[in-house]
Amino acid sequence: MAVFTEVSPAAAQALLDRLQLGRLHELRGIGAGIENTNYFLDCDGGHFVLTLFERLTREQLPFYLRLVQHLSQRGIPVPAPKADAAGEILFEVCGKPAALGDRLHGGHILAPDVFHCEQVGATLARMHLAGRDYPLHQPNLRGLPWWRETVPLLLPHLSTDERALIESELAYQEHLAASAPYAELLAHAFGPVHADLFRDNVMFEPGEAQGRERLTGFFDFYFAGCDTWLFDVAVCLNDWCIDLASGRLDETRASAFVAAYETERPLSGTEHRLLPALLRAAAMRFWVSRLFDLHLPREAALLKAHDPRHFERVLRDRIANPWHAASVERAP
Ligand SMILES: Nc1ncnc2c1ncn2[C@@H]1O[C@H](COP(=O)(O)OP(=O)(O)O)[C@@H](O)[C@H]1O
Ligand SMILES: N[C@@H](CCOP(=O)(O)O)C(=O)O
Repeated sequence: MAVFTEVSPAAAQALLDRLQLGRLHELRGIGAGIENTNYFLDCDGGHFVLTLFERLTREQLPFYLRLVQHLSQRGIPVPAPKADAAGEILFEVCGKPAALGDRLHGGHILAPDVFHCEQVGATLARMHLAGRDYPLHQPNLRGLPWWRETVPLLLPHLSTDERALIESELAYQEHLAASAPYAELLAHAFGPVHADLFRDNVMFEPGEAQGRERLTGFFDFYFAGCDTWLFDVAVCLNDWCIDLASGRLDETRASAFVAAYETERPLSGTEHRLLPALLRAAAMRFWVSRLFDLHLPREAALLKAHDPRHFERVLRDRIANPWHAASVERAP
């Protein structure tokens, strides 16, 4: 149950008054979610999701909320935060930082097919292009510098095999990050990324037939940061285009994902060449964070640890079976 803070109708109405959204009709706690308190909120002004931030502070939130606002203003389907007359989008409800975002229609697709992957791929590319002029900067807080400081803390908790893998992958990723091709990505294919665009962070509304559902939006941008766009592509491939049991890439879905992405933003030749390395980086990122949540849980953490072994399997597979997407045309 993800209602960590009870919000009374009176507290919700006070926010609606400030936002001039009329009278509250219904306030319903959302059970899913592990980080924040979320409510579905219906009022004269429409259908929204009220989020009370349980972990992120007022200082940290503007990067995420302004990014979603920026993307929404450029036509990307994301839950635009509502602003008051002064343009403020971050409020306080029950003593917690809070925001009211548009409610996306539909639900999650937990067994995606090619058609779903194509929609996510094309929308992801449009999102990357729309983020190019976003003025705020924050690094990906779960990137290489975080692995560098976290891996030594994990080592005492790992088996010999796990230790060997995590240390050799960290060394490989250090080498990659110092390479000239990677510097090219930082210079030419870099910007705000979602960085956690898994199946449970995208909504689809029902279509007439299975597989015909239409993407209604991306949400949960609270791991977003500035990183290579290819890292975001790799995070998606490792979740949307795999066989969950084995961790192996499903080549049909993965090829469709990349082809759809490239209809909006063709990958450069360097990006194509680095894709296998970035697939490894994306697997490493979630293996490290899942190990961290399992072995070193934060005090009073609300998080329920996901199984790290899944991303260990994914990482071993990406090392053993490097995957390149077919490319229509290889730019230099
Ligand atoms: N803008 C939105 N529109 C529709 N549903 C949403 C929206 N934001 C969150 N939800 C619902 O709330 C659930 C929890 O949200 P999530 O952001 O994953 O929470 P947490 O940050 O606590 O992990 C989602 O699975 C989804 O069902
Ligand atoms: N997608 C990550 C966990 C991030 O948590 P979220 O539910 O807030 O997206 C993982 O699978 O490890």
